Amino acid sequence: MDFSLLTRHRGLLAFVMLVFGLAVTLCISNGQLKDMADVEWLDVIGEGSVCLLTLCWITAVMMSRPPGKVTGLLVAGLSFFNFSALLDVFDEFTFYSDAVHWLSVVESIPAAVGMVVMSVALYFWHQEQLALNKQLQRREMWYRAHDQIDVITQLYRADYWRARAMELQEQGVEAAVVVLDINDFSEFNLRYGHAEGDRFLREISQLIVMNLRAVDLACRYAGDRFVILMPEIGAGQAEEFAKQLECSVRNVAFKSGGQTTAIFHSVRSVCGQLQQQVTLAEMLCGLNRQLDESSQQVA
Ligand SMILES: Nc1nc2c(ncn2[C@@H]2O[C@H](COP(=O)(O)OP(=O)(O)OP(=O)(O)O)[C@@H](O)[C@H]2O)c(=O)[nH]1
Repeated sequence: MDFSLLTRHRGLLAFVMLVFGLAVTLCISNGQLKDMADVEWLDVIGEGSVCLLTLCWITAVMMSRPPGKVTGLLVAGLSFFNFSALLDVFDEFTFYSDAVHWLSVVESIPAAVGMVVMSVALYFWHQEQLALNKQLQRREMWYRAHDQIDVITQLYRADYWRARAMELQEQGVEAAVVVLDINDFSEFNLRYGHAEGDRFLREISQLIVMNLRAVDLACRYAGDRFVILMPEIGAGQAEEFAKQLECSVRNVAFKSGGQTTAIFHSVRSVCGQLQQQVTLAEMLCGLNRQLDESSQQVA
């Protein structure tokens, strides 16, 4: 877990602590300690867990989301909820004199306000998700599994791609497969360094995604090799697409470090078609072999 992400939310952290401090101060300054024999420990455990879990949720939200409207509302709502939860826990250890009895009467109101704020947050979260879905459409293809994303390219890994391709194959959907390999990438790494190689892989991945239709799916197959699944298109169209993609990559003027000199690089590709009679593994093996054989012919 990366707790350093919390530092992006200094304002929200201060707000959470303020609400927490306010609840504790109100209880301590107005309550009188109960006799320990009167404490209902089962209630303490139940209400204490709610309080602790709410704090865990607040931490999880701040660690997983960038600052913004949705994050702010979620944290604010949870903080209000936590305010009530804290009063509830303190209630088990203290009682209030008649003068401050209002405290136990109003203790659930912040929780209700918190739920309303969180409902508003969920509405905006939904809107945000719709926008993100549009952005991710060409990477996810109706299914999400964040643990299968390649860290360097931010594309899905081969296993994810295989599972989606097998689904199409089982459904008998016509689909083209394009495999793409960067030419002389080991040389690129040697010349500009591994970190620049990683950056180049990332840029190429973005370019591939940019060239796809919304229904296509690109994945990092291995090393400098990518595989693309294109439902409902024939071999001719896939070859046309592959040529366009090769052309796009050839025209990318990559800049290494602070240099202004452009580095132009190339890729090569082969295309195939999903077939019921040929297994996916056999087809990929054939396409990879073709790519390896074509390696010598590339200048
Ligand atoms: N920077 C970087 N390099 C990688 C990564 N994965 C694999 N590589 C490198 O990619 C290179 C692939 O080498 P080869 O399979 O010989 O491919 P190539 O040099 O492009 O040769 P051809 O495909 O025949 O043109 C190797 O040097 C690997 O070290 C990665 O994640 N980051």
